[in-house]
Amino acid sequence: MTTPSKIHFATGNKKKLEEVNAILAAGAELPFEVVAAKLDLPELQGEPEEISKEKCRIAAKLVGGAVMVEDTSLCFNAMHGLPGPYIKWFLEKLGHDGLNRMLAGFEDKSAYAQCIFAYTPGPDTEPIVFVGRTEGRIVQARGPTDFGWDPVFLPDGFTDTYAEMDKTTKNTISHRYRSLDKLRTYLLSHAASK
Ligand SMILES: O=P(O)(O)OP(=O)(O)OP(=O)(O)OC[C@H]1O[C@@H](n2cnc3c(O)ncnc32)[C@H](O)[C@@H]1O
Ligand SMILES: [Mg+2]
Repeated sequence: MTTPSKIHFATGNKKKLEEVNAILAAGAELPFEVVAAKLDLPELQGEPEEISKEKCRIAAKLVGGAVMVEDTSLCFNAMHGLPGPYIKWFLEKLGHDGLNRMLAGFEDKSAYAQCIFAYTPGPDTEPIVFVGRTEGRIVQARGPTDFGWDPVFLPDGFTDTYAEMDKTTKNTISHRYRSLDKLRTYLLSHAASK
């Protein structure tokens, strides 16, 4: 289906919105407009891809048009992927130190950040998903504390946590960048030819 001229990015998280805007602004000019829709979307349960798809269906009904949403997971390998999509509650209840303590009994501190964008051109079309992952490990909190679990995630190949690194660096290696880049490629390839 042809990419519409206007797509809503539905989220209740302003840091996500900032990163999405920065990632899109750093690329080539787009033949469509991405506009923010501040929605308080439900925290669903299940497999990450299904959560993103269902979030997208709900948002498309609310907005009545083309929508993209994303759901982010932080997955501990020692815990077979948990907390995963439930990281929001773990972070809220346990804090950065608690996330480290969860892994105290395990030698394996490796983890991956996963972002799944879901997109639909409208409420009557089944959403499609784009998965982006960044591998790393969980460390004691370092850096500014203004965005979620950024201070405890050290991406592989870096000495700075997500929180310590420049925004521009995070936005070229992050889980969010990787999934959004796939969605952007999809949307561009389906844009009406000029
Ligand atoms: O309205 P939505 O888009 O759902 O926004 P949310 O804040 O509820 O986000 P999620 O449901 O995807 O939950 C993911 C949790 O992980 C946090 N988070 C998401 N992306 C992050 C990132 O890049 N770095 C650090 N924390 C992040 C976020 O603040 C939440 O606590
Ligand atoms: Mg949410």
